[in-house]
Amino acid sequence: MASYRTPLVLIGGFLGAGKTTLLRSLVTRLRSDGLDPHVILNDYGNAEIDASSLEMSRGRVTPIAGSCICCGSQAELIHALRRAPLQRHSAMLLEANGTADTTEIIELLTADRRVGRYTLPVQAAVVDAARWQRRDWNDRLERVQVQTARFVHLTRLAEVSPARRRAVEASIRTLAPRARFASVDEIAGAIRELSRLADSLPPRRFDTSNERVASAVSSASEHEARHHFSSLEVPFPDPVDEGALRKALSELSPEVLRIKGIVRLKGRDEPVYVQRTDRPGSLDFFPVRVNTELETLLVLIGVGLDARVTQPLTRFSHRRSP
Ligand SMILES: Nc1nc2c(ncn2[C@@H]2O[C@H](COP(=O)(O)OP(=O)(O)OP(=O)(O)O)[C@@H](O)[C@H]2O)c(=O)[nH]1
Repeated sequence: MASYRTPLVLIGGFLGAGKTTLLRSLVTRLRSDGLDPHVILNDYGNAEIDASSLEMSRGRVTPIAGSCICCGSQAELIHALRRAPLQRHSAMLLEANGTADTTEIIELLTADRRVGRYTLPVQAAVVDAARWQRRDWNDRLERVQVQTARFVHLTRLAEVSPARRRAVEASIRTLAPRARFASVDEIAGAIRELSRLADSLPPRRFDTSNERVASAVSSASEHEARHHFSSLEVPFPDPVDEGALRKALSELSPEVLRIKGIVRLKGRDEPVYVQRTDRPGSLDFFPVRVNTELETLLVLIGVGLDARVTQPLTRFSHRRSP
């Protein structure tokens, strides 16, 4: 049996907070330090899209699409962690989807003996400093997502005043008193250090794994019942006019918290990513650099979304079943 462990890092945080952006920066930094990171990426319909944006070779990234790894996709997560071809000087970076209850994932990764080749999980919570606790009925989930964090990475700091930043940090400290506010470099440094330490450790031992796993699984179904997040996929088979698409997206109901996907625009050769968070006016288009074969579709994410929300988009496409 191998006498080393692999650092296991969970990246969590609310929809659109900046998790994939952090992940991308960490991958670049770890690689330049000689570590060979693997990534597991969980998202609604389009984990493949984020996976391809990382520009990593296929064997190094495992997308888990569909439901949360904290509930419906726990078995897939364990399977992906077990089959990853790890060696020394590596790290496993696991991005939860933006609606996941990260405490459930931490519990699973701590208790399940099948992931004993990894270190205990270390969580980096990504928090949009401008939107922290301004998400109405999603504030509770956003708080839960920082509670088990070792590191908190604040994003969009350029958009907030020093007073707001202090207030956000104070509020997070009451929920996660032992967490450290950390930059990308500081998190990368901590992973490097963990990798150094884990390089001579035997696999973990477990005493009571079954009971704890059972409790993680049963509370996962409560999570599903409580949050009711859902996604709708809207295919865009033909090139669309950028102005018309921007207008239609601006007409979507505020129930749609996040939009991501790939479309083809009239007059442009390459496909483009489309991204919108729940921030007013946020809508980004940027070219797809790798894997241009991905299906062109947009994924809308929200709480209990109903097909009627796609109405402004029907002129481009017909909704496909989730
Ligand atoms: N202004 C600003 N934009 C940011 C920052 N971090 C991320 N973004 C942008 O926010 C959008 C969402 O970022 P992602 O990294 O995809 O967020 P995510 O948390 O992975 O999103 P989901 O996977 O959908 O939950 C992208 O357009 C990013 O470029 C930041 O610090 N400042």
